[in-house]
Amino acid sequence: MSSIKIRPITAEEFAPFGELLAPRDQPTKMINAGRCERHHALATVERSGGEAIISIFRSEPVSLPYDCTLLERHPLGSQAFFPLGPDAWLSIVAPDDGGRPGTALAFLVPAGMGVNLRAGVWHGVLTPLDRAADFLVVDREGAGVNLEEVSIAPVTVLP
Ligand SMILES: NC(=O)N[C@@H](O)C(=O)O
Ligand code: NI
Repeated sequence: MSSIKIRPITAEEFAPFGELLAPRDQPTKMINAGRCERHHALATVERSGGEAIISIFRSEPVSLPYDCTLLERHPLGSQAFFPLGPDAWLSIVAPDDGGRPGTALAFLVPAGMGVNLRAGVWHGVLTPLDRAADFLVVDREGAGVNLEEVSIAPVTVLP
């Protein structure tokens, strides 16, 4: 059984898999008579046909060490997760290696930050840490098979 250590997420390290969803250092523009910062277009919703939909995932947590045995991807659309609560959470992704996941990476996503997984990116299913949590999820619904799951040899995610 292999293991990986959780690491703090950075835009650079996450760039091959998607974008971070958090206010930038500076707003794109001020709106609403100057009362509101617009941090514009942090990511785009990718979809091959179908519709972009908005859902809430109310998920049970996992705890570290966590054995990841399943990865999945959505070839027809991106999938964005934004935590609605106050906790940091775990995002597991992996590069593609000839149609199967390569070596997984585990990121600690701080409270108040989401991620947008680009279409076709291998990832673990939603993993709040230690406490159940609600997430706003933006992804794609429509014709076609948009969920590919693979079982992997257990990868233990360590603190
Ligand atoms: N299957 C589903 O709706 N959720 C997963 O895609 C996930 O990434 O959690
Ligand atoms: Ni998914």
